Formats: sequence, structure tokens, C-alpha cells
Amino acid sequence: MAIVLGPNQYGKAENRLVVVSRDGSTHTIRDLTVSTSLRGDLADTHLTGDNSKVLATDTQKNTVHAFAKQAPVGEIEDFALRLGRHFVSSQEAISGARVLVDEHPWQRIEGNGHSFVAGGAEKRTTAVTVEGDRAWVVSGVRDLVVLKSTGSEFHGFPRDEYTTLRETDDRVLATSVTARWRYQGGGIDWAASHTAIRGLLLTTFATRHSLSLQQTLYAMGEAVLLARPEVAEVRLSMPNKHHFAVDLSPFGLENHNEVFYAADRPYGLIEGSVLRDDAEDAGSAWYSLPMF
Ligand SMILES: O=c1[nH]c(=O)c2[nH]c(=O)[nH]c2[nH]1
Repeated sequence: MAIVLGPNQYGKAENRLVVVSRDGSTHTIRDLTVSTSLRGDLADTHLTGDNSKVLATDTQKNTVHAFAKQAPVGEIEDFALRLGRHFVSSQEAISGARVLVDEHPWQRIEGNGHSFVAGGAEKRTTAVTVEGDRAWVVSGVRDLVVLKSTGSEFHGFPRDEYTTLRETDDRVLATSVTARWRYQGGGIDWAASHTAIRGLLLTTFATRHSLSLQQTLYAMGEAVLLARPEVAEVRLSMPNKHHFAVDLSPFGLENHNEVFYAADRPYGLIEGSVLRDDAEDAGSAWYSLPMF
């Protein structure tokens, strides 16, 4: 038996980066969390402690900061691609780079060019993988919280000796969407695509009658793939944020789906992938990202 080094990567995780651009007294801010990971000929540092091929994680952090100054950040996908390609092309030992960027939204406080209010929990995300001269872009949203107060049913499920859940033909359906979509092809307008896909996810959630969160998840992914040829696959993770109608009968009151207890945990966790059967090959890159 021999013991060998398996797959490995290293980098600086969760660089918190805020970039202020000034146009007179009107400022723009970009609030990003950037993580870099490098792969390549890195056996020596693990096996002997020879660090001659290790671009320090501190240097990776500094590169993120310098790149934010040397050119406009632009779309997060372009920023991540620039960083990933830089690491792979400038370091002989580095054959692959993964750059994750989350963008935290801020909105302008009306009437003031340089004051902002946090835009809520929703994040725009990207995960760029560079391998040699190839690159894959997987973008998405995280913590996109949605609720519909009708248009959702759940019934027809098996009943065994442990089942207590009542069937319902009208319930509140709420979830916090994490969606990742893998791009294929070139010449993509990242911002326009993001806006369109986010809109498709929301419209489908809102307008499709739901017999289960699973059915809604599939419909949301399908809507994206039908409308957006630049997307090969959509992966969705959707916790069921349960809203239980409160039993008001002890108080002699009827509850016609008006008063709910919004349970925090446990929650159902519905996850799935929707893809084209002729999607462009994802390479190893997509499959080494988290499935959901
Ligand atoms: O949409 C749902 N899917 C489930 O699988 C499930 N299970 C459950 O208890 N409630 C729900 N709702």
C-alpha cells in the first residue's frame, strides 16, 4: 500500500472588498466577497514543504485588491475571469484557478450621491473556473426569498403510521432560492442575462400553480432553459419555509388561511438540477463545484 496526495487546491477565501468609484460627488460602490483557489503542480509543498511553487494566499488577496484598482471591476464574471486567467498564465506551476465572487447589493439613498442603504439579503454570484486556456462560468443568485400566499397545494403523498401532515389545496409557499446556472457558448452579456434569468425565476414562481415545491423547482429551471440558449444547466436549492396555519379553535375563531406560524426550522430542503440533454460538456469544472 502507498499513501498518495489526492486532489488539492488552496487560496484566500472570502476577501471582503468594497470599491468606491467617484464621479464628482456622485459615487458608486461595489461590495464583493471574492474567493480564489489555485490548483496545479503542488505536490512539493505538501510532501516536502518546498514552497517554491506556492503563490502565497496573501499574494492572491493582494492581487484581488490591485485588480480592483487597475481596471474597473465591471461585471463580476469579467472580474473573476481576469483574476483566474492571471493566476494561470503568470504562474508556471498553476494550471487551474477557481474564483468565486458574491456581490452584495446597495441602493442609493435618494437625493444623495454618496450614501447607500443595504439592498437586502439577495446576492448575485459567480463561480469561474479556469483550466489552462479554457474557462467555465457558473453564475447565480443566493438568498432570493419569495412567498406566494395562494396558488400552492400539497396532497396525494403516502400516509404511513408516522404521517400527521394534513393534505392541503391552499397553502402559503415560501422559499429562499439559491440558483446556479452554467453558461455555454461565448459573447454573453452577463448583466442582461442575469436580469433576465432572475426575472424568469421570479415570474415562474409567482404564476405557475404549484402542486409541490419540487414541481415549482423544475418549472423554474425549465423556464430559464426554454428562454435562454446561453444556459446549459440550472441547479436549484430551495428550502421550504413552512407557514403553518395556526389552530385558533381554542379561542372560538376560524382561521381561513389568514394567521400562520412561520417556522424557522426544521425545513424541507428541495434541491434539483434541470438541464438540456444536449448541453455542452461541463468538463471537470462544473462537477467539482458543489452540486447544490
Ligand atoms: O412541496 C412540498 N414537498 C414536499 O416534499 C413536502 N413534504 C412536506 O412535509 N411538505 C412538502 N411540500
